[in-house]
Amino acid sequence: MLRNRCCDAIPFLAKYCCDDDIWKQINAFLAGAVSVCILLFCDRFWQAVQLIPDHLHNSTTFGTTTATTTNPDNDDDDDESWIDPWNVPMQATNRFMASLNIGELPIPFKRRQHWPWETIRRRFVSPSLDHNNDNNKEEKEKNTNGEEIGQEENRKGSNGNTTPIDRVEVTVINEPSLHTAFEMDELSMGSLPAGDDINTTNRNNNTSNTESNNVNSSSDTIHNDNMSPKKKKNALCIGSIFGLDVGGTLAKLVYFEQKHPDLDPRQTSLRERHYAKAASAQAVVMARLEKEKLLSNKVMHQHRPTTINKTSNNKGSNDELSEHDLTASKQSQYMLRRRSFSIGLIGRVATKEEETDENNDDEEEKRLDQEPSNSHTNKHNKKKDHRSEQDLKRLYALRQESLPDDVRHFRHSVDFHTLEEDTYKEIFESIRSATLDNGDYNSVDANETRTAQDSVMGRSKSMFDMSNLVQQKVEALDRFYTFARRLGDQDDAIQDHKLSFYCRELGGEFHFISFETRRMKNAMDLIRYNNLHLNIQEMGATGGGAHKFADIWERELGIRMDKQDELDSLVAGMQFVLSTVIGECYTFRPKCNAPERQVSSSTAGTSSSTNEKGEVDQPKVGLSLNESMESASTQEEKEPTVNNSAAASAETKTNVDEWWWSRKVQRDSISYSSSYPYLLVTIGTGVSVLRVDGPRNYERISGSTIGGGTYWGLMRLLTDVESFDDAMKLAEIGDPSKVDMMVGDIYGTNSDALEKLGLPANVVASSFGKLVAKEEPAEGLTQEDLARALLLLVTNNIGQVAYLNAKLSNTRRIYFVGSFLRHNTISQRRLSYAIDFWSKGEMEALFLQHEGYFGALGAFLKSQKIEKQEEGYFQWEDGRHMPPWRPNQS
Ligand SMILES: Nc1ncnc2c1ncn2[C@@H]1O[C@H](COP(=O)(O)OP(=O)(O)O)[C@@H](O)[C@H]1O
Ligand SMILES: CC(C)(COP(=O)(O)O)[C@@H](O)C(=O)NCCC(=O)O
Repeated sequence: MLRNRCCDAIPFLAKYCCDDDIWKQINAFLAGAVSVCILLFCDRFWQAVQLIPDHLHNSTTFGTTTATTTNPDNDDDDDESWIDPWNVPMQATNRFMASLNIGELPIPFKRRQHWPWETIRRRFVSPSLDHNNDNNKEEKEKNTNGEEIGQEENRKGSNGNTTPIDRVEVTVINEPSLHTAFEMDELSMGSLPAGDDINTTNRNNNTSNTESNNVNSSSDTIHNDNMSPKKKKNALCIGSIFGLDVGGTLAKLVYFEQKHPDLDPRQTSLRERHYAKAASAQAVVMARLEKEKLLSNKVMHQHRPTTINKTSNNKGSNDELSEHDLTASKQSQYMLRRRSFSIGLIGRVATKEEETDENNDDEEEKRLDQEPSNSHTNKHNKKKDHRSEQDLKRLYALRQESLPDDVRHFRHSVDFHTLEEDTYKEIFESIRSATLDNGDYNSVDANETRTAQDSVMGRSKSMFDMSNLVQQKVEALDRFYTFARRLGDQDDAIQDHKLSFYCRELGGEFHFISFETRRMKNAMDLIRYNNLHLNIQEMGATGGGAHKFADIWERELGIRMDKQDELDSLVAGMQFVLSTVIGECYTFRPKCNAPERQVSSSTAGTSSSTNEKGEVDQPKVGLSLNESMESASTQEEKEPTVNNSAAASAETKTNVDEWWWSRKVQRDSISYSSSYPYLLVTIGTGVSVLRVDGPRNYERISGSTIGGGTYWGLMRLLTDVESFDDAMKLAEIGDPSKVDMMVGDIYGTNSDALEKLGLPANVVASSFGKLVAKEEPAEGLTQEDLARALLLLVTNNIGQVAYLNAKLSNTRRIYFVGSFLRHNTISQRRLSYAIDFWSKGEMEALFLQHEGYFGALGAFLKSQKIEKQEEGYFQWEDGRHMPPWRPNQS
């Protein structure tokens, strides 16, 4: 039946198709439909463009960014834009994010979709599969890499061809109408921007120093009326709080936040609170001493004639005070008032012991109550004294818990002796209101030594130049701090909260953030999106990226990179931290029940020894791998309940390896001359080896191309992990013996030849070598196994390079730093073990908590000209603000 109907329809269709009119109608209909589609598409597109946040279309609050989507070459029109019109969905996200708050990265990154090694193999087997979406995406990702920044970006057209889009660019211009009153003043007067004190001083002094010349010229440029308004820059600068280190893999940002935990009870850190309490205790001690002194004076003066009769004759002799008494009394009252102020300021926290004490106190008070006494006042005074005694004891005890960052500064820092109470209050108030310049420091006796607080304030002022622009700067800083706090929540940037530390000498806290260098474009977008660039003219920067990205940062953000040498910064940053942060340095040692190191006569990296039974023991080398040990290690980590006897029995069977070397111990600092020379091995993308002979005396003696970049690059290729931390988690549970070829795999386990070779069967002969002989290399392997084997491959190689260089340079200490070691205890333990083993206990591998941030910190210090002058002491290069601290200074 269907067939009959079709047969009927054909002549019908044939008849109409031949009819010209109808054919024309069909054509017209189709043309209409296509036009409607195009219109619809345009409408959608326009709607999407409307989603771009208003402030990106128009000038922003500070009147410096304009952003719409037109021809960048049109100079008359300030509609230049950094917004990619083809990325409209991203703008929609931006709008949403902007409404949320500042600090969001504009582009969420998608997960890669390939299965590990199979992708590579599939590619090899079937090239056609290569053109899948994932690969396109990866290509696209590559385009967001630093190399492509500022270059023409590619986008996919509807036909799938890659077509270039117009280059988009942002420029920073001044729009007077939108300037704050202050900025207008500054600009109209043609005065210099209020940057750092240092810059100002340099300008004033007109020094011949190249850096200051740069500053001069750049400042002049900024205010040259003849220059293009696009080059003009906002006068406010908070760049002096940053240090940036842009390496091959990671960009590290350090920023400094001024804080006064001694004085501000609202500070959150426990340690800071303790410290503040201890300061209070100091005040109490002093009050007590003064009081006692006064009392003894009084007693003395009761027995000698007074020179001034303070009161009329009807007053008792006790009330007759000498001039000296009056001064002492005044001082004592002042001390007591100060004491109550400091106690009030700090508040009291009752601990368990205190509670017990309090019970005792109650008893004591009851006893006092019961004590027969003639005068009620007397009793009351005794009670008061007793309480005060207790207060003193409690507060003073806190001193033990409240070690400052640098113990040597403790005494000095808590000494309020030279500050008048009013001054002290003013300081406190001034900190509270974040207006640091209203304290009347001049009221402090000019002849008296300035206290630590005083010095800190002076120094801080010089860093932030709070004397002018206070409000604007505080606002700009606040905006940045809010941004930075939110940044830590992002996937793409990591704020290492745990690494923040307080530096008493500089009066503030350092914070640390890192993000991947390949996300640089996003980081820049983020900075611009949050308008942070408006208040940053210049920042200290180091690493290869400080050179590579300098132009684009200046062009697109208007931020100049004050370039600092990479290795100088590294060493400066490291030495600063070592002399500032207690507990920075650590190493790994064998567990307490681990076997003794067994010294072998064989060459480094290959050794064996015999156990009590005369059998060849487990390998004793950093390169060794032992299945039972490794599995025990895994077990131990997975099952922390493993009992000691099991571990002890494992001890006799397993080798000494990083599993045993799992006891983390704190090591001392190197800020003493006796610790030079030392070897500094920085494991970044690549590896640099430095011999450090003194504070500013070092030489790069070697390096290796097998570094953190090798590990992370290969991990991205071989596994699905998206983050370095995930890579570490995989490695923790992997079994490398499935991947590495052991000596026994080549010789067989019982060969006589092994003895002559001096190698036990279970030493690694070749990293990843086991895959050579397998029919299907990937069979039976997990990503975890690959992760672990790869990690050990890279670590062992670095360990050997380090050891050999330490031997050549005759250095005993080897400091391993760099972000490769971040959360990477496997490598740290392996290095600790291997260095100890190869050097027969002569050398020690050392690690530092802030491993990856020394370059950035050094860049900050160097750009701010904070130099190490004496051991453990830093000050501005020109020594203007802080008098050197002397151990015997009271
Ligand atoms: N979040 C991370 N993302 C990428 N790599 C990381 C991360 N954390 C640590 N690493 C490791 O740190 C290495 C980079 O170390 P880093 O000291 O920052 O060197 P660079 O200055 O060359 O970037 C990476 O190659 C990788 O091995
Ligand atoms: C070139 C580098 C100094 C750059 O530092 P990084 O970004 O890796 O921290 C470093 O990668 C390196 O020292 N590479 C090893 C080069 C060599 O000695 O062969």
